[in-house]
This record gives sequence, C-alpha cells and structure tokens, in this order.
Amino acid sequence: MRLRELISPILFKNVIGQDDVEIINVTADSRQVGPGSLFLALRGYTVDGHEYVEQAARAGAAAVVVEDAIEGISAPQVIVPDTRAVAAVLASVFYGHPSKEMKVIGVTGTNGKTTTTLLIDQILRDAGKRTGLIGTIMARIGDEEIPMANTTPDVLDLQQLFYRMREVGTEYPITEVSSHALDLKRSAGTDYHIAIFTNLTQDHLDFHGSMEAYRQAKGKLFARLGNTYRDEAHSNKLAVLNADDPASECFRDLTTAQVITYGIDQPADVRALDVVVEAAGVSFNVESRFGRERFALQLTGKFNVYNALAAMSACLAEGISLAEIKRSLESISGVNGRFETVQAGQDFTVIVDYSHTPDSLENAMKTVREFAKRKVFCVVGCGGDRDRTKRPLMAQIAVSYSDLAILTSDNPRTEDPDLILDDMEAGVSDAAGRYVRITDRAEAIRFAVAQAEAGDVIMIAGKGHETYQIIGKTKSHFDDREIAQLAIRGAK
Ligand SMILES: CC(=O)N[C@H]1[C@@H](OP(=O)(O)OP(=O)(O)OC[C@H]2O[C@@H](n3ccc(=O)[nH]c3=O)[C@H](O)[C@@H]2O)O[C@H](CO)[C@@H](O)[C@@H]1O[C@H](C)C(=O)N[C@@H](C)C(=O)N[C@H](CCC(=O)O)C(=O)O
Ligand SMILES: Nc1ncnc2c1ncn2[C@@H]1O[C@H](COP(=O)(O)OP(=O)(O)OP(=O)(O)O)[C@@H](O)[C@H]1O
Ligand SMILES: N[C@H](CCC[C@H](N)C(=O)O)C(=O)O
Ligand SMILES: [Mg+2]
Repeated sequence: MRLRELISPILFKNVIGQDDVEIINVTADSRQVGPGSLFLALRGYTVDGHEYVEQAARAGAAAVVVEDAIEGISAPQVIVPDTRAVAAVLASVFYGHPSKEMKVIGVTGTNGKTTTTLLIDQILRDAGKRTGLIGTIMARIGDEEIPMANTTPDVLDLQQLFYRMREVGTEYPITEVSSHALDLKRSAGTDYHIAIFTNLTQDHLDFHGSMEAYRQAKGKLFARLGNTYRDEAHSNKLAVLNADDPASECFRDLTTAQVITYGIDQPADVRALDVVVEAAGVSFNVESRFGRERFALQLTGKFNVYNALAAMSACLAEGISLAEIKRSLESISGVNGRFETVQAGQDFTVIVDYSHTPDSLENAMKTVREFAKRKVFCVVGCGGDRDRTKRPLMAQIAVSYSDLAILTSDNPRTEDPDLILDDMEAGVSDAAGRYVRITDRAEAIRFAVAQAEAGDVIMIAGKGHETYQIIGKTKSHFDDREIAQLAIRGAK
C-alpha cells in the first residue's frame, strides 16, 4: 500500500518528503523494522519511541510517523499531533478494517474475562461456528495458538491478529478487553458486535488512580458500541450487562446498543436461581424468555455461574438454543489455571487459581469454604509493579478464610519481594499465628503441602496458568502445579 493511501484518513498532518513510497508493514517497534516498514514512534511508560527513529531509518524504514520532525533522516516523515491517536487509524486502514467483517465479541471486567471468553468459544464451536481467541492465556487463529505478552495486545498487533483471523475465515473473534487497553486505545478501531461486562471490583489502582477512573475506562467499550448507524450492520450491537453489579447502570446509560442483563440476585433477562456449590461443580436453574433449564457445570463457585450466564446471554442472542448451550457448558471440565485441582495421589485437595485481586481471592476462598470439611491453607502473594493498595486486603482475605495463610511472592518484578510482603503483612498485623511469611514461592508451596492432612484443602492463588515467575527483569520457568506435584510426591 502507498503511504499516501495509508495516511489519507489522518486529518491533521504534515508530510516531509515523498508520500508515494510503498509500505509493506507497520510497526511501533524499531526492532521489527525492515525495508518497506512504516515506523510509528509512540511515547511509552519506559522509553519514548522517538528515540528509536534513527535506528528505524537505519534498518530501512520506508517512512516514519512522529510528533516532532527528526533531523538528519532521509526517510519521509509524517508529523501528527498524537501518534497514539493515529495508530488505530493506520492499523485499521493497513489491515483493511478486518473487525467489520467478523462478529467481534469483547469481554471486559475485573474478573472472569478469560473464563467467559473460553466458555463462549466452546459454545460457538460446538454450534459449528469458526472462532478465534485473544486473551491472557493465548491468542488462537484457526488452530494456531500464539502466546501473548498482554491480555489485549497493542493496537497494531491487535488489528494484525484480526486480519489473520479474517484470512482463515473466522466468524467470531472472542476477545478480552482490559481496562489498560481501553485507556491506551489498544482496542480503538475495533468494531465490536457484542460487548460483555463481567464485574467491577478493585484492581489496577496504580494505573487508573481511582475506582471512578477505572470504571470510566471500562465504560469506553460500551460508550462506543452502537453509536454509529451508518448502515444496517451497525444497528444490531448488543451490550451484555451484569444486573448484580452497580456499574452496569452507568454502562447502560453510556451505550446506544441493545442491552440484555444476566444475574443471580437481581431480576435479569437471563437469571440463575437455586445455585448449589459443590466441590465437583456448581448447579443452578436458568430462567429466561428463551426457556428454562437446570445446569450442572463441572466448574465450581458462584462466580462461575456469572461467567456461564454472561457467555450464555451472548450466545442466546446469536441464536444458539438453551439446550445446546447447556450441552456445551456442561461438557467443559475446567479452565487452565482457574480453580484447577492438582492430583498426585494425595488425600487432600490442592487447587491452583488465578485469583490475583481482592474480589477474586474472596470468591475463590468462599467457594473453598463452602465444601471444605477440614483445614484450609491459602498460599498467596501479590505482583510487583502493580497496585499496592490491594496487598493488605488480599492478605486479610487469605487470613480470614483460611486456618493458615502462607504469604509469599507472586511475580515481584522490579520490586523487592520482602517489601511487597511488608505491604501485605500490614493488613494482618493483628492476626499473629494465623499466617506465616515465606518469600520463596516454591518453598511456600512445599510448606503448605507438608502441613496438609487428609481432607484438608490448599488454595494456591495468584498465578494460575502462568508458567513463569518474574523476579527483577528475569523471567524463569515456574509453574504452581508442577511445584505442588513435586512437593506432594516428595512428601508422600
Ligand atoms: C503499562 C503498559 O501497559 N505498558 C505497555 C507498553 O509499554 P511501555 O509504555 O513501557 O513501552 P516502552 O517500552 O516505553 O516503549 C515505547 C515505544 O517504544 C518502542 N521501542 C522500545 C524499545 C526499542 O528498542 N525500540 C522501540 O521502538 C516500543 O515498541 C513502544 O512502541 O507497551 C508495551 C507494548 O505494547 C506493552 O507490552 C506494555 O505492557 C506491559 C508489559 C504491561 O505489563 N502491561 C500491563 C499493565 C497490562 O497492560 N495489563 C493488561 C491486563 C490487565 C488486566 O486486566 O488484568 C493487559 O491488557 O495485558
Ligand atoms: N465472574 C467472576 N467474578 C469474580 N471472580 C472471578 C470470576 N471469574 C473468575 N473469577 C476469579 O478470578 C480469577 C481470574 O479469572 P479469569 O482469568 O477468568 O479473569 P480475568 O478477568 O481474565 O483476569 P485477568 O484480568 O488477569 O485477565 C479466577 O481464577 C477466579 O478466582
Ligand atoms: N493481568 C494482570 C495479571 C496479574 C497476575 C499476577 N500473577 C501478577 O503478576 O501480578 C496484571 O498484569 O496485573
Ligand atoms: Mg484474563
């Protein structure tokens, strides 16, 4: 594509040099630049992409997009007021607006996004639809699975994934939309068909500053849904909202899309009643104008009823019957790293769960308490370079729902692991004897396993599916499930 064509939708720009050069790819990473690339300089949190313009030019960039003209490079320069704001435009034009030709489902909310996307994926695939996935665990295009650095990738990568999905005939890209993505415009330019809200509880206050700002970020997904009615295709957007979460009312006000609600406690279009939580799974009645069914899932916890209802609401709207949805949801035996049990022949229960927020930890621990017959242990840490204010809260929850909490490290990243543990411990200063502190996570898991007796439950929270631990800037192999297995085998 010619540069001229690519930048034509950018309304406010100044071009230095020829605008008829051929562009064969668009990237914001100088390390990915080759001959024919268009390099877009973004100002990041760590570095300013403008510092890499010369490097990009040396690597053969056909042109660059910058906020300030760079001296001494011969490549054509497109100067715009805000490179981040035009990134979505460039990505959508370059990849040919792929999201418009598919039915993109976007799931946002503090907890339950990954689970809900995977439930939708199962239902739609069982119904013969061609799906793709973009989320925390991976992206999937056709049968190819791609590891992901972020839950929602940067705008250029996201549009490229959509492009590749369209190329292989995907009908439904099912995507997680993080609040970071909404604030950093990673999902700008994506035409969502259905937007789903799971819940809003405390997380990421380091990034958003306040719960109000966090809610506003989530709201952006709904604000732009259904706002354009240029043609028939734009008038059938759907917002799926959680009737039991107060933030849903704000999102209802923000959107001009059609709205359906799901819930347990409040009246809703798709409602679950008579919820029974057991270790082996959760069962409930579903009542809706599409019919009634009793569901018996292999997944457990009241929170998974919400995820099932959210997934089911979207799929009902797509014309899948309640009976088909029941078959699909009941066939799902588990979700990677979400309430996953570790079996190594032991006579106690070990659960690995991705609860890394106060609300998800509380839900997970409440669920454990509903079926635990004997002692409960909770191994938990909090990530470094992330919301500090959740640390004391998570320690409090671990202590109050367990017989013994083992406070440990998660991914300390560039923070001192012991200072993170100090933050956690500040929340449980009056609970001496109810917890121990073991900085090394593997050692903490081994300690819990060594304490457990027949019938006890160990919850290992925070890292779920992760197969790494980040200490400093080093990412090493680490898997809670493997460590627990080894500990059990060693302890037998
Ligand atoms: C705070 C944040 O979101 N940071 C994201 C951001 O990084 P950054 O701003 O530090 O980027 P940077 O390193 O300063 O680089 C700026 C620019 O210079 C470019 N550069 C840089 C170096 C170089 O040699 N050449 C070069 O061109 C970079 O490609 C980039 O375009 O842009 C990067 C590239 O897209 C992201 O990977 C990175 O996510 C980091 C890893 C991260 O941890 N993000 C978390 C907070 C996050 O986004 N989480 C949400 C999920 C949250 C949830 O719901 O639980 C997510 O969607 O993953
Ligand atoms: N609907 C829910 N409400 C509250 N907690 C939930 C819900 N669903 C899952 N959880 C808890 O949150 C954890 C993470 O779930 P999941 O990975 O589905 O959420 P997510 O929103 O994708 O998280 P992330 O923001 O890290 O991508 C689970 O391990 C479980 O403990
Ligand atoms: N998407 C979340 C995941 C947190 C997982 C937890 N294990 C941690 O590293 O803090 C985040 O980036 O904050
Ligand atoms: Mg996720």
